[in-house]
Amino acid sequence: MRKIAGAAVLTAVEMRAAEAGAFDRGDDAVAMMQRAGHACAAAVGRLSAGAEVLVLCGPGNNGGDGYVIAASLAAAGQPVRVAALGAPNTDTAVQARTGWHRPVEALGEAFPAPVLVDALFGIGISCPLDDTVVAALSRLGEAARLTIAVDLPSGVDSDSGARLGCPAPVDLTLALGALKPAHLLQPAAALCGTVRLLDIGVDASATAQVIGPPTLPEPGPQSHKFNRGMVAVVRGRMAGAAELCATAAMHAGAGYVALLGASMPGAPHALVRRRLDDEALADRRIAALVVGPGLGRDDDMRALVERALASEHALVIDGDALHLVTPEQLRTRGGQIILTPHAGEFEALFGRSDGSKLDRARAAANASGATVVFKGPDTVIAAPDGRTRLAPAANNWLSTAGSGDVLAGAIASCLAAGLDPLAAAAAGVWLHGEAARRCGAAFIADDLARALTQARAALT
Ligand SMILES: NC(=O)C1=CN([C@@H]2O[C@H](COP(=O)(O)OP(=O)(O)OC[C@H]3O[C@@H](n4cnc5c(N)ncnc54)[C@H](OP(=O)(O)O)[C@@H]3O)[C@@H](O)[C@H]2O)[C@H](O)CC1
Ligand SMILES: [K+]
Repeated sequence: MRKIAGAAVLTAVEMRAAEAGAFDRGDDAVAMMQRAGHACAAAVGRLSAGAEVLVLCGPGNNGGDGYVIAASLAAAGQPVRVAALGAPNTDTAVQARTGWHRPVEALGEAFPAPVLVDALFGIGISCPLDDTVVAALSRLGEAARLTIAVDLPSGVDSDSGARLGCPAPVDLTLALGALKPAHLLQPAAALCGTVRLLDIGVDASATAQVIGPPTLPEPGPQSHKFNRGMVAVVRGRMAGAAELCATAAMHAGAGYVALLGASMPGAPHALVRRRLDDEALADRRIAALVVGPGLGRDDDMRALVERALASEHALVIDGDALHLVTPEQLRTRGGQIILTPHAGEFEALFGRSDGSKLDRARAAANASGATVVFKGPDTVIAAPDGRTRLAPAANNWLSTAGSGDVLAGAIASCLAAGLDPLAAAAAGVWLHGEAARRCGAAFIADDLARALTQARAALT
């Protein structure tokens, strides 16, 4: 079992193509299922510590994995039972079923066990769970002290993370071969518990990956405040948000941060205050310019956004500024642009659509030519070239005022350090999540900004 940082994320179609590629190279489905089942059984055996295991087997290959798991546990002397939802209906699953030589209980009548393994459905679920299946999963899950899902908790859409019926939460999800978007997208991600990846010999390279600890440049003897990366933050109607953003950029590692516009007392002494004029905006030392936090949406602020777009700086466009631009305008402007919308700002800028958060972020990046950080309890980062990064669920206490201002500052700091927009956005999201983890509970955005120093130090 390995942690998911940096792991590839494949849709169901991509996963099946990767498996087909393995078969074309001489692998076969039975051997792959044996590897998958034995890898799961090793994890289940360790975690169950001799307690009885009940494996729920569905009709497809997820169920086939379940039969291999049960047979492997039985061969190791582990107490194990199987309950099934119908007979296996794929050749591979039928083959796996022959390896289980003990009785198979009907799902609806199965007795509970301390450890429950959900091998009912994986990436092939095609419609909402039947109420009888929901009832059985709920009854058996509540009676178990440990619940483990094979590949995915049954009842989630692998590509979008949507619920299909009323899926039950599990303690651990064993992702097979690659992660799927549902392991990272809500509401499915919240049902998966801890996610661990098991290698089943499939070459799972993909354009989508989970973010991990970034590699950021370290200051050296030749460093000075400007070549470490200068960030400028445009102050709008509400100075506090801009100052929070600027403070975050400093704690995330920027060598020089300027607040363009009048500031309030109480901002860190290290923050450079400058008048917001054409000379300041034209400063060629600026490596990243942030516009949006606390901006306001009146015509004067719209004109200010126009001035920022007219500069040649790398831009982070956040908050109110996202209501004052259009995708076409951004695509025409070109250059390095990172957008950081939450759901409401995303819809205002790119409109509504029914696709998955992954698809919507990719379409937005394509339409705007910008790197889009589609924020939320599940953050998706999409670059215009199709590369995508997904963030594991972060601390729920991030749902606090100013959290987005801090993220914009962290991203700007990484952009100013010289990372390309996708890497800078992913690094900023990682620092933001790591700072929140270190803050623990009930923190405010000011604490979060300061904690970026410890998060950044963790990378040295
Ligand atoms: N080589 C491989 O494919 C490997 C797959 N692995 C594991 O297999 C699953 C994917 O298996 P698949 O058979 O494609 O799909 P599922 O097992 O998830 O389920 C599909 C079957 O379930 C039926 N179904 C779908 N939705 C429902 C529902 N709501 N209620 C009842 N039955 C449902 C479906 O019937 P259809 O009529 O829709 O076809 C199928 O019979 C993958 O997740 C891995 O766990 C191995 O790990 C690696 C090799
Ligand atoms: K499952």
